[in-house]
Amino acid sequence: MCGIVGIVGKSNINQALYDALTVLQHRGQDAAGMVTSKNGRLFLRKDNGLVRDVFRTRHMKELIGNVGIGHVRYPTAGSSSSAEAQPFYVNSPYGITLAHNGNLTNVEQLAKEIYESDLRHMNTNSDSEVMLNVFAHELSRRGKLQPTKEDVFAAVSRVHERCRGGYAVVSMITGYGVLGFRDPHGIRPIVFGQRHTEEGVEYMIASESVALDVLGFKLIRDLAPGEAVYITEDGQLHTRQCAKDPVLNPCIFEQVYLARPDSIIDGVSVYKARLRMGEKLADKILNERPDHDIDVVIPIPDTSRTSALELANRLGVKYREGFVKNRYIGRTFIMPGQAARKKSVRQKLNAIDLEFRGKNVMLVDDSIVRGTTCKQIIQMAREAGAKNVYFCSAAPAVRYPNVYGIDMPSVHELIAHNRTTEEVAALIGADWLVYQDLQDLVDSVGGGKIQIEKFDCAVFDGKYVTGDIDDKYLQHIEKVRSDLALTAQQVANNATIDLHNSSAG
Ligand SMILES: O=P(O)(O)OC[C@H]1O[C@H](OP(=O)(O)OP(=O)(O)O)[C@H](O)[C@@H]1O
Ligand SMILES: NC(=O)CC[C@H](N)C(=O)O
Ligand SMILES: [Mg+2]
Repeated sequence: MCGIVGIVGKSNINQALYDALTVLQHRGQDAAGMVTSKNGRLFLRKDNGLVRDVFRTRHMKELIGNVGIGHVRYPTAGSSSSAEAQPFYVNSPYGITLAHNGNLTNVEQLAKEIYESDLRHMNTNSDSEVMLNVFAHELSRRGKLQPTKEDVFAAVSRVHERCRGGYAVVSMITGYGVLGFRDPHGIRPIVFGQRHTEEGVEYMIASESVALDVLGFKLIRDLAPGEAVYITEDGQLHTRQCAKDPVLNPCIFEQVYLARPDSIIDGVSVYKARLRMGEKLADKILNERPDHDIDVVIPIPDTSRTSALELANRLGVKYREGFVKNRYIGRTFIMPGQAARKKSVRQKLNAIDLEFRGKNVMLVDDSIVRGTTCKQIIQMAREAGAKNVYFCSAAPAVRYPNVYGIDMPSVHELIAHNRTTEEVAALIGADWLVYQDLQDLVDSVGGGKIQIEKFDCAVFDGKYVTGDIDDKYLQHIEKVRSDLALTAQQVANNATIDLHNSSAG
């Protein structure tokens, strides 16, 4: 779950790209990048770090042009080396740059094809560089000096035929336009919108509608699964369905945790979905223990706040902010490596003792994944003097890996894998643990929206919507992407000298 943005504007768009990336920062904290284009030249800056650290005034001054794309990264493939920050660039044909949110599941086969049949070179282990080369090769095969929209859409169709997995993509074809496209299952989110300026209409493509809102763009709509939008540099907007059998199976974890609550994804308000999650969870609690003795409901900031609020309302119990969050520490779950994640929970959250002393507290989180957060939080609640510590999760137990762009590659890192609710409760030290039921989560998000046929709920039920994920693949990603494997790689990365195309540091 990285953040992507593309803009076709009427004046320099570097500041707009920067602002959009800061709004999408919650989708990736490891690296940031943007590329702009003017008079056939590209200006690229990318590096590890937050948006505010990667782009200093001296870089911004050089990022000129009315068109460009940007990215914030949370790695799910390759390494966290700055060489794998995005956008990626290939010089042929035309000069193409690309930024990607998601994860390709047939990346090794594609990398082989690219080398052996397409005669292309790649310089990193990033799946996004692979995807760029597939797209570039397919566009190049059209053999045009000047690509038309038909050529561009035909190349996207070929990408859909060759690439497997989840992907939302922005790409810039130097001198021609900016393209956005979504995988045939619509797993990862992508929207586009427009704003009117004195110079004319400007367009933006982004991961989440909140980026459009904040920059004064009006949401036109989500891209449909398999669909592409192509905006030429002179401001002509074209859309086309490029997949054979598209079906909408959006990732439900976007609604649980990944997206900002003020975004609307596939017509669903994330905020409202989270309120409904709180309502359903309250009903389950009342069902399990009609005569419960909960004195106070306390959210674990930030993401669980919305559902905790509605849960407390429904239970008729006080809602209290018992934990204060350090606003300068980022999101824990998307940090690379368990040591950093563990350390960050204590740095990030501190208890207000008087909300806990002598009380039966119900702590609410949006999800329990590795258990890093809840274990420490429950201990803090006890140290603050709670009588009983109950815990509930607005999402069901996370028991299976994600292969479509969330870095949960290893079942052994998931606290609920092969464990019952009671076993997890004992492990995290809760006196009572309640998980949302999957059907209730689906109903909370679906909320009567019939156009969503089926969500990707694989982390909860182990059913992968693309239908091509087998045990062999899952064992493979566990081997290459688990925390243990990444720690070993880290040593290797530090010793690597990178060849990459960022402008001067
Ligand atoms: O069980 P775990 O492996 O700890 O993962 C789950 C936790 O991580 C996330 O919080 P995070 O700190 O990333 O972000 P937030 O501030 O948006 O809640 C999520 O909201 C849970 O609190
Ligand atoms: N989280 C993502 O969307 C990651 C994009 C891409 N797979 C990478 O690792 O850079
Ligand atoms: Mg959290």
